[in-house]
Amino acid sequence: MTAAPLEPGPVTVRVPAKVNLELVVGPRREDGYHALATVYQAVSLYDDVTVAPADEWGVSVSGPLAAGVPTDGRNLALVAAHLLAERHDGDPAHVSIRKGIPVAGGMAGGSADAAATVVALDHLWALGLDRDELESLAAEVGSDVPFLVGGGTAMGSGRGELLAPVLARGTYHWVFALTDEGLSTPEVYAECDRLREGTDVPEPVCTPALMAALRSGDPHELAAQLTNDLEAAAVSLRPALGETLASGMEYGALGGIVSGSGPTVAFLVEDNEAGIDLAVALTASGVVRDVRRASGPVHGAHVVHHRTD
Ligand SMILES: C[C@@](CO)(OP(=O)(O)O)[C@H](O)COP(=O)(O)OP(=O)(O)OC[C@H]1O[C@@H](n2ccc(N)nc2=O)[C@H](O)[C@@H]1O
Ligand SMILES: Nc1ncnc2c1ncn2[C@@H]1O[C@H](COP(=O)(O)OP(=O)(O)O)[C@@H](O)[C@H]1O
Repeated sequence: MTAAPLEPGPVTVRVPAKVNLELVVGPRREDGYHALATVYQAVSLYDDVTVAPADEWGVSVSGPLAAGVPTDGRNLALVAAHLLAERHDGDPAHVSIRKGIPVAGGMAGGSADAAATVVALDHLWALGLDRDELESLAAEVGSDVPFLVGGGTAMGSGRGELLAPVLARGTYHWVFALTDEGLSTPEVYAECDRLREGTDVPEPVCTPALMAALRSGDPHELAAQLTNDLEAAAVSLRPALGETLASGMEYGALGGIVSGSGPTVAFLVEDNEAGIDLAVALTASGVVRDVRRASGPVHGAHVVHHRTD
């Protein structure tokens, strides 16, 4: 008797969140996007994305941070899956997302799920795509998506999708202050334009001092270089963020910035212990509803489980 051919089993990919250590927003381009110079760091808050063969396409979302995530074709995981299936003639799959990354928080959670789905389906369908192919497909889904494929610390240019490696030493410890209600990325960019109306916006470049700080591995040096051109816009739309930033610094953070388009606020701390102290102080103060501790850099989307029986 010959054994039946093995059915490909579910594949689970773990994918991190990101914080922008520097986000320089240049002029608005003709296509509506802004030219960026940014340094991304992947941090240890994760979504787990599982793809499994199914009769029809679908997506489900679970976990403590699942509220507000679309479970239809607007979910970026499905957008990415359909794109890959179209290009490579892939069969339908169900995508299950367990969310540990804040939603609409400026930490690229949706982009992370898209990156994870591309990596998972590449594995499930045994396509063997290389890193460049994965990243260029990812860029079609969103500007942040290619970075989440590889993770680590990297520079982003163009609209954020063109990546170059950055030499970063050491591990950095972060405390993230979460907010109940997210901010919309296009609205924050529009507010940034409004605040800068009438000013001459130069082409964006990353600061050499930030690169030097990352090479030093010293969190004090990095803290002094954290900048985000979207911060003023996020605070303008959500003034309470100003209070959160001030509280974190008062309770001992080395540096604090709004993460990407916000409203999550990222605090850099000296070490793991300082992170615990700051998380406790922020929670006890009542200024912040919820906090998460994390470290970075960490790897991008990677397979953690593949059942083949
Ligand atoms: C702000 C950043 C910083 O890393 O991250 P988040 O805070 O969203 O995580 C990114 O630029 C977000 O990237 P991503 O979320 O992938 O955005 P996309 O889907 O490509 O674009 C969504 C919308 O954001 C605006 N957008 C995005 C990127 C860019 N360089 N210029 C823009 O003006 C445009 O209005 C665009 O229609
Ligand atoms: N898989 C997903 N996870 C989270 N949000 C998603 C996802 N797919 C689509 N979205 C939509 O994208 C919006 C932005 O979400 P997210 O990527 O988490 O935030 P940000 O762009 O601020 O980093 C959400 O409000 C939600 O409507």
